Amino acid sequence: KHEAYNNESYNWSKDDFELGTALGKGKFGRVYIAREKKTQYLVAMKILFKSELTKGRVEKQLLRELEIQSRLKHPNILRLFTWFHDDRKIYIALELASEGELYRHLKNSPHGRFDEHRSAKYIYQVADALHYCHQNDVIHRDLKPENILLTSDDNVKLADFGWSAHTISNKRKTMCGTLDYLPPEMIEGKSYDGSIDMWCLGVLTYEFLVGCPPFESENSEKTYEKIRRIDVRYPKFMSQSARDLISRLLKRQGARISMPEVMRHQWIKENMKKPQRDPFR
Ligand SMILES: CC(C)NC(=O)[C@H]1CCC[C@H]1Nc1nc(Nc2ccc(C(=O)N(C)C3CCN(C)CC3)cc2)ncc1C(F)(F)F
Repeated sequence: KHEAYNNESYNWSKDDFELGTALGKGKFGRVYIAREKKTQYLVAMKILFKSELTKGRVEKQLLRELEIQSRLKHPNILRLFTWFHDDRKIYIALELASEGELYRHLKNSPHGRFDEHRSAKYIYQVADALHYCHQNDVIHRDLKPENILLTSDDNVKLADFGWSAHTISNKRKTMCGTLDYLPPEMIEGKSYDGSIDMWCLGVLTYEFLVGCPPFESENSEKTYEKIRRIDVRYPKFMSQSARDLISRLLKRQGARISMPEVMRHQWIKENMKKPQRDPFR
């Protein structure tokens, strides 16, 4: 790394980067591959139009996302390196995950689902990342395959902290996406805490192993009903230990197991060769 970048006060600008091909569209802008000129380092450059943000009244949410994600440094959380703006646009330099969106890999897998080894490895990494978030007073709140990216060495990266929150806030989450991941306490409009991420981890584990979320129904009323009743059906191909872990996460608020307990669970042990301990942590 050039000494110029080591000091925090370096003022990045778009002239430091060469823009490459588009990777796709995010919620409020496009994402491109970009290369930092001096180091040739590749990043994902998210470019948002200020006019779009003011229209969507999401400036506050974006600033919170930038503040939160730039502070989080964890092997399974997508790094936010820096951000800057010109008169019309905001540029966010993020870590490039070369294998892209996890849900695409899930859909393209045989039977549209991951095997138990692959699922356990990813769930261990997501649990480790969420545990780190909670230790830093951040709840993610929007865990789903669409918000997880994959690296070239087959590790997952939690991304998109647009819905994450610092403190416990019980403002209702506007239904921007799927209802499938909503926990009972949110449906009942109660206040919620970090354990919302435990519920979502249970839904995510089920979706990795089965290929669809546990409460999916043909209409939202039926989905709400199944969530409220925690009506989960396990397919016969799912191992007993996987069912055990999911059932300990899909419980009412207060009864869910913790992230460390997830990481130590029998299903993880019997399906991961060795939970790769980061030798430097
Ligand atoms: C979490 C959030 C909700 N999601 C997003 O932000 C999305 C919105 C647009 C892209 C992605 N954002 C990112 N994507 C990558 N890498 C990446 C993505 C897609 C492909 C891929 O499969 N193709 C290009 C394929 C190539 C083949 N063709 C056929 C289809 C697209 C390959 C690598 N790294 C960092 C980011 C980040 F997050 F930093 F911006």
